[in-house]
Amino acid sequence: MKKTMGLLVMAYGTPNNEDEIEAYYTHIRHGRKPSEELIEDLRSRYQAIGGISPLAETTRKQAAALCARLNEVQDEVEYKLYIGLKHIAPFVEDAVEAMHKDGITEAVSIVLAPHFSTFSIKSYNGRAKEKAAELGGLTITSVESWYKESKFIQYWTEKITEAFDDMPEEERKTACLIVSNHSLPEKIVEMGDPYADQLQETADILQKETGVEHMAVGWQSAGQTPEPWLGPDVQDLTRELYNEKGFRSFVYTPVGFVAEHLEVLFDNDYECRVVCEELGANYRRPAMPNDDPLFIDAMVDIIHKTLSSAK
Ligand SMILES: CC1=C(CCC(=O)O)c2cc3nc(cc4[nH]c(cc5[nH]c(cc1n2)c(C)c5CCC(=O)O)c(CCC(=O)O)c4C)C(CCC(=O)O)=C3C
Ligand SMILES: [Fe+2]
Repeated sequence: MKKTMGLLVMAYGTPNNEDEIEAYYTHIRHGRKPSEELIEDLRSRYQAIGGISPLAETTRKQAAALCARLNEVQDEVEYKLYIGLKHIAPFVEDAVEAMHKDGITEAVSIVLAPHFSTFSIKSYNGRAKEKAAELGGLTITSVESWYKESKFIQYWTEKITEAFDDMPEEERKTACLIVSNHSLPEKIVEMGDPYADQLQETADILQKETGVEHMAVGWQSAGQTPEPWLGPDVQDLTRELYNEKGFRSFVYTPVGFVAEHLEVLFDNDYECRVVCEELGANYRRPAMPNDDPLFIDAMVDIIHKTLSSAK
């Protein structure tokens, strides 16, 4: 008989409707209720991308595709899917509790974000393991990062190559690739967090694989707090590359994200596009991985590697 194993897929989570925005934002702020002004600002950004984010649906599709593919490619283990979210129900803890209730004793967890940070991956896996320890009898093996997976790199290599191939010769000469991730407070670097290095490494690998001549690394979607956040911000970076380096076309690849959600649809497709229009530069942004089979297979590969090295 096949052994059953829990597949815990964790993701950020998004409000399912407008009424959930306040509670969601409060959770992101560790329980501190945001001001009316902040809520209104977030509400208007969701409005601008069509009311709510497609993220909830995309997360479900990615998780379902991953589970189906894991079950298709081998026949020793039957994976059973559980989705746990960071900031909205079903929370990470809810998913662990459901696994426990179903009698699952072994599980593997993966976060739908490729780069490790104490603020992101570590906190997801920490919450899952803490809940499992509290309930007892459930062991979770966690994927810690997967930005170097060959199929993940291949996905972006193909997309970047297509974007540059799509350009008229003239445009290509002054085009620059911008590789970005969600900004985090700068203090993480002093804390020894590998997050910033992992983005630089991803960008270097992608430049080498694609042969794209001009590439810059940037950060986006920083929080509104007085402390310094990792920079340069992609919008400032765009202006600098235009004004000081003479670039006239920009290809945005927010490789730290895996879906078309608020940060991409608003922070890139609206804010960065506005900067490009203002400057008179071309804006290009290849499709995000979503449930692309190559991307799903990258996660299959890292799960297999993680489980075999944990044995
Ligand atoms: C590292 C990281 C990732 C990537 C890794 C991962 O995926 O885990 C990520 C992803 C996401 N972040 C998201 C949404 C938001 N993040 C916020 C605020 C914050 N994020 C932070 C960190 C991250 N966030 C931090 C340190 C804050 C500031 C908190 C504070 O105030 O101290 C806020 C508040 C308002 C604002 O700042 O915009 C929102 C609405 C969505 C869902 C989008 C949708 O709904 O489509 C996604 C995928
Ligand atoms: Fe966020």
